[in-house]
Amino acid sequence: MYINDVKLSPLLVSEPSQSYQSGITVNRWVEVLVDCPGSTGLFTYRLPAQLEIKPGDILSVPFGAQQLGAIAIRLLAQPNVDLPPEKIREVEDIVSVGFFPSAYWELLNRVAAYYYTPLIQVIRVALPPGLLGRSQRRIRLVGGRGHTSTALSTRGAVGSSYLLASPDPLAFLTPTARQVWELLQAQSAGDYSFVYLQQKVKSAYRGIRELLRFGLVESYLEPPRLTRPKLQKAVTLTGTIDHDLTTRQREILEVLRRHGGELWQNELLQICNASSSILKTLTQKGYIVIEEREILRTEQGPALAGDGAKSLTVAQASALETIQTLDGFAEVLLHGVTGSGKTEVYLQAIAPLLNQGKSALVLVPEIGLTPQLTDRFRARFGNKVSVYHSALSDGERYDTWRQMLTGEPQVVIGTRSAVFAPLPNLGLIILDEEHDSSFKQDSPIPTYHARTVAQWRAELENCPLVLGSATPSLESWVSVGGMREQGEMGEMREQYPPHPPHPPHPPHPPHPPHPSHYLSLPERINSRPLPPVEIVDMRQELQQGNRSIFSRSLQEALQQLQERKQQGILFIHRRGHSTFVSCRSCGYVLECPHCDVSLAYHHTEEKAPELLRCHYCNYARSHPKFCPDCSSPYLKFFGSGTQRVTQELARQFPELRLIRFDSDTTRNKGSHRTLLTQFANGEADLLVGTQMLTKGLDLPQVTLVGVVAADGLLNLSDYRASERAFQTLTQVAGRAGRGDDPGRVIVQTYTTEHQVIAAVRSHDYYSFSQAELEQRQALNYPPYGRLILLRLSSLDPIQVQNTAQIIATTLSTEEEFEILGPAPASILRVANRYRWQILIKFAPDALPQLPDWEEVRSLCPQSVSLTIDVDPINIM
Ligand SMILES: Nc1ncnc2c1ncn2[C@@H]1O[C@H](COP(=O)(O)OP(=O)(O)OP(=O)(O)O)[C@@H](O)[C@H]1O
Ligand SMILES: [Zn+2]
Ligand SMILES: [Zn+2]
Repeated sequence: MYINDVKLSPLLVSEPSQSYQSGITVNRWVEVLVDCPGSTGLFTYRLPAQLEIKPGDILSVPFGAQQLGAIAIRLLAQPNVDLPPEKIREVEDIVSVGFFPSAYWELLNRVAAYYYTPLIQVIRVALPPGLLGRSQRRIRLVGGRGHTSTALSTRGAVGSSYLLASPDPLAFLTPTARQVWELLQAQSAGDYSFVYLQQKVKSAYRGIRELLRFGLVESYLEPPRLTRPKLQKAVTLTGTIDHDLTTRQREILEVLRRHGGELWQNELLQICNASSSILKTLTQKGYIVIEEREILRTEQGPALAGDGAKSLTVAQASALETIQTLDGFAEVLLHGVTGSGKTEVYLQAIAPLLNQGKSALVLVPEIGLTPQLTDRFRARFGNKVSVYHSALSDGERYDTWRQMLTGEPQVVIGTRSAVFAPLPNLGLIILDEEHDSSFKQDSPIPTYHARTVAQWRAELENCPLVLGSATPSLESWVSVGGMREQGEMGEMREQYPPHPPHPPHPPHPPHPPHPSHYLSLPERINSRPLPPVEIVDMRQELQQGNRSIFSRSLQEALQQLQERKQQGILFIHRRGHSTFVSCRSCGYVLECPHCDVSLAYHHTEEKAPELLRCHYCNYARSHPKFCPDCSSPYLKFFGSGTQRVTQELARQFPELRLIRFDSDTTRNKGSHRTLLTQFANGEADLLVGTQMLTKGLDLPQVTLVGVVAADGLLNLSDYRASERAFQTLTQVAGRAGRGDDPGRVIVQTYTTEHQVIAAVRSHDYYSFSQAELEQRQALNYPPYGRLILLRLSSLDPIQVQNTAQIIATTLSTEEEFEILGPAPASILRVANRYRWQILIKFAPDALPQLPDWEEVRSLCPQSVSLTIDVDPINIM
């Protein structure tokens, strides 16, 4: 819900907007979403004669024996249920009109339409759980107690002329209305809950409706009270460190001291990997005090020292200037190399907005991974910053929502679902690391992309959208590049690349032209160079007798870390079961003869044959024993996880202090921050991890970045594999040399000749995107063609396969689109469900008559479920 007028108290105050003049109303039925846990469908109600309802209004309806909150979804001329009309129950009342401001309601409807998702499901993504259920409807006197005459005369209520002459100004009210009125007058604040009035007065709702109509009372939703302030144990350092302590105890006090003498108990224990018994001892010795403190359930970071605006580099200043001159909707691509200071541009673009009473929305890939970014925002804007993401508890999410509804200018940082954050008065939307695939939801429906939704939202709210990245998605690149062709490009591009650019020539921008700007930050802060990237050919290492997973170059660099008191990052690409097969002697990769993708290795069960399969056309072959190219027996599928690498490191470099940073070690809340803090404090020499390392880490003391095997990234069986590989490798390389010491990157691979490797080596986004776009265009893949993926799954392997076949056959009679598949998903069975998929490819400009989804659904037996993934990112 929004509040258009910021001076209003928390939730919107409203009255039913009724029009008694309107003669015939055609739509006398309404479908509603009932706010009841577990209820999913729409319910149909009858509209009482005097109520006028708009979609998006909040209603109260009878549901079983209860009165529940509901959202009006759709008005109907005829009831669409199999019930005699007289059996259909009536809407009781309108609780709140305009709950969804029209731009927001339009946004939800667009999402529903584009992603073929029932509106309810979209509302569920957008609203915090149980918003209506937990809120309470209240009734209060307009203008407080004793304001009868003002209320009546200013409202111009019906019958007011009669009223003035009458000794009893309320004689016209029915007895029920009068009873309610008197109850309210008797209460000091003139305000009661609806439920209370219902208990006190028989059929109170009728009286209330009447009072509402005369403008004597108003109805509002009060947000639920916090059940109980949440308390948490805080540890405070009290004594100076003395000699009656064990090393371990001293260590803990030292950590506490380094954190300013105060930490939450759970944080302290986590950092020190200690148990609470040791804290008990320290308490008894008088070194620390542990006490319960109240914490607000909005996620708060540690208190931070304030931070002022930095003086900008020329490129930053020029980017900021463009952003600040934008008036209304525009799409801006802020293309800045790693470490070029994009965040500072965001911060300075937001600051003046807050002073104008506007708010900003900042979307990031995964909040847990970017405590640094949140900290920077907090250091600049203090408690105006709140964090909103799906890992919040219901309570936290609810509180954050309420915070937004106050209408105070603020900054919300969140992951993809925060694109729906109900911030009033939006002045700017930012998507940081806009290329990141976590902005896309694969399931459940709606399978939305936060970037697409953000574009609509910015357009509807008429504010700019800034997309920031060192490695822009080709979608954004082309979307903004289309404008460049029309000559709106500044001179920035000429200065950007080390290699002269060959701008790609997208013939049809896939999106309709809209105001867009390409802004470039071509250099790192303080003109620090991008780190040189050394490519190591692992085939040669093997030939020369090095069987270790570390090349000699990387071994040497790891050896030097401790000597030079520097830190390093070791990146491992680990991705589930889906891996490609390549020859360790010659680098040959097994590919599909019909499609331009590598075959994926499949091994479902112990004794099942090892199969290689194409995910696009379903071509399959058995796993050969020898390399088809050089007959080497070292034909292996790839996949060396962090665990294997850390074991190997421990064996070869026993001295090296490691922190493992992957989904296994970061499962607990706050563990990302803890591990990164440890690393930043110099408690380890090497951070070993997966994808998580690539996202926005800014650690000046990191000089070495190693990539154990780039091949896992290069040869994924997906048309986006190259783009993703380029982005990931460039991002991870970008973590090196951000401080005073120069950085160095070592990438190990069996395919040194791959075009992605060449582009990563020369930090050359331009050549890469040009080559990649040519291929996409030739095969009509995004951003030139559009895709829709049908995901089918069932417990029954035969039935799902047959259904997939039937749907594909039915669809292939249509000419407007190309059907690829059906093919099994790369992990055929997940949680006992067998999964098949069909890819539909079509041209975006001549939008074809898309399949009738209802018809497609009707081809699925009950045991087979179907998900329509629009613009899929993961076709695995
Ligand atoms: N104008 C400036 N003067 C001095 N330091 C700056 C300035 N702008 C940014 N910095 C610092 O430069 C570093 C890199 O900035 P930042 O992390 O914003 O880069 P980035 O472009 O987001 O990089 P990446 O894409 O790799 O995450 C940060 O430590 C930041 O505080
Ligand atoms: Zn070979
Ligand atoms: Zn194929």
